[in-house]
Amino acid sequence: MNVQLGAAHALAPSVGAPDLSKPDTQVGKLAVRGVNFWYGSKQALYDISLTVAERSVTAFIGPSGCGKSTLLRLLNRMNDLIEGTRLTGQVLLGGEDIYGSRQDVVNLRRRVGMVFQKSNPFPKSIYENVAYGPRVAGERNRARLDELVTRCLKQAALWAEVKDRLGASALELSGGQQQRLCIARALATDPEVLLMDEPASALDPKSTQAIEDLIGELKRQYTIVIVTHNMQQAARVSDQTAFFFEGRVVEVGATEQVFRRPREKQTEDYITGRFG
Ligand SMILES: Nc1ncnc2c1ncn2[C@@H]1O[C@H](COP(=O)(O)OP(=O)(O)OP(=O)(O)O)[C@@H](O)[C@H]1O
Repeated sequence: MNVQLGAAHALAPSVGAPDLSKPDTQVGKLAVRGVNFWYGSKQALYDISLTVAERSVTAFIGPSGCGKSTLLRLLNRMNDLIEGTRLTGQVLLGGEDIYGSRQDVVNLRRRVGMVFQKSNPFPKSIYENVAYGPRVAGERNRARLDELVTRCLKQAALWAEVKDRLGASALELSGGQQQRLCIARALATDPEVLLMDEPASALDPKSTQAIEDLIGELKRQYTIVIVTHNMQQAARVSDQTAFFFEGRVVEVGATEQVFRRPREKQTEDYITGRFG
């Protein structure tokens, strides 16, 4: 195998990291059970099952069009917004079926936040971007909002760069800063899970590093699922990796195992660059 894993310590298990040697036997924060998914008549996902441990990072990898983003969007029902889609199977959050009839979708998306590939701050001030979610949820107390905005900007490692210009437009920030602002905005609704769809693919190496460092910090408190095309990034930031191919999960396991000792030949071919 010739895959570059970056820093030598990249795959060392972190202190207190969950034991992912048997991910499918865990209850998990999130559990996907026998999921099939269709866009109209086109089936995009086939019999997907995987478990995401609390306070861990799971990476979805695989070639373009294999269903990574589709599964990610199913985890907070973003695909509900697309007409003509159909799902069978279950997605459990803390043991509760998020597609169950009693599920409040607005509350679900508060609990499961999302950060997209292209940063998409609102054309408002830095402060208002972070305060937006809590305001919509009814928070009017200025002192509490100030405190929340400060905390989330600190958590997103942006505070030092913006603390003197909270009233400036978010659109004046660099791409990397905008992406961290979007992470701060996602944190402001107090989520349990953060979904990230290629959060660093549009960023330069320094900003990418900042996002990767941030993911390492955030997993102390949040459960994170990230889609990435960058296998070295998956190896660096994740505890668990799922390799997708043509709508199926070919292999899921502890990142170190998937990269160093893949069980499936398809996984090995992909991570060694033989296809995709
Ligand atoms: N809104 C949609 N309507 C119809 N088909 C879709 C839609 N979104 C995705 N698909 C199809 O579903 C399949 C899986 O797409 P998806 O975007 O999940 O793949 P991906 O692995 O995330 O790809 P990429 O790495 O290129 O982002 C593809 O065949 C794609 O064309």
